[in-house]
Amino acid sequence: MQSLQVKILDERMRSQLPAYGTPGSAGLDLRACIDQTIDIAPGQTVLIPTGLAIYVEDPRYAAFILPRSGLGHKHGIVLGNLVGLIDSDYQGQLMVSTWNRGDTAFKLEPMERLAQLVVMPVQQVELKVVEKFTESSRGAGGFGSTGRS
Ligand SMILES: O=c1ccn([C@H]2C[C@H](O)[C@@H](COP(=O)(O)OP(=O)(O)OP(=O)(O)O)O2)c(=O)[nH]1
Ligand SMILES: [Mg+2]
Repeated sequence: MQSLQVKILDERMRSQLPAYGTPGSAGLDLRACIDQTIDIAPGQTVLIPTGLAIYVEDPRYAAFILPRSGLGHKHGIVLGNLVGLIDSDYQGQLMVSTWNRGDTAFKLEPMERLAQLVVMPVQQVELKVVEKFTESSRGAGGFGSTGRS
């Protein structure tokens, strides 16, 4: 397994660093590093600190913040930016844009597992301007062009 540099910005995190829940888990749960319960009203978005900073360093990787399915499906707690992209050169605190898309208020408790962090390979590309593409079978067809969408 590869290692990832992490800085503890809030001492409460030292004893509860994110960990994979099962051997096959893809995500590390991020906690709400807050001092008191926060009431998130329906439709409200709040920026929640995690108490952690990571430094991916290698530009061939990035980290992504994704919602937890239980919170998202049952309580409407998802991400204000839908997906959080953590650049390999970012060294600041991991922040979770927390959006209550539901219709009831949500009480976010201190240190509650709020979202998850997934590290994935990414490819930086050099843009090469062309006048024509080599023809593909799809061409420019999209948005349901192959049938009902
Ligand atoms: O959910 C998120 C999304 C981003 N970030 C941090 C890490 C990321 O590397 C940085 C910038 O994110 P992004 O590029 O998505 O935001 P931007 O609005 O384009 O800001 P910038 O101008 O700083 O790139 O903010 C978070 O902590 N949480
Ligand atoms: Mg950016």
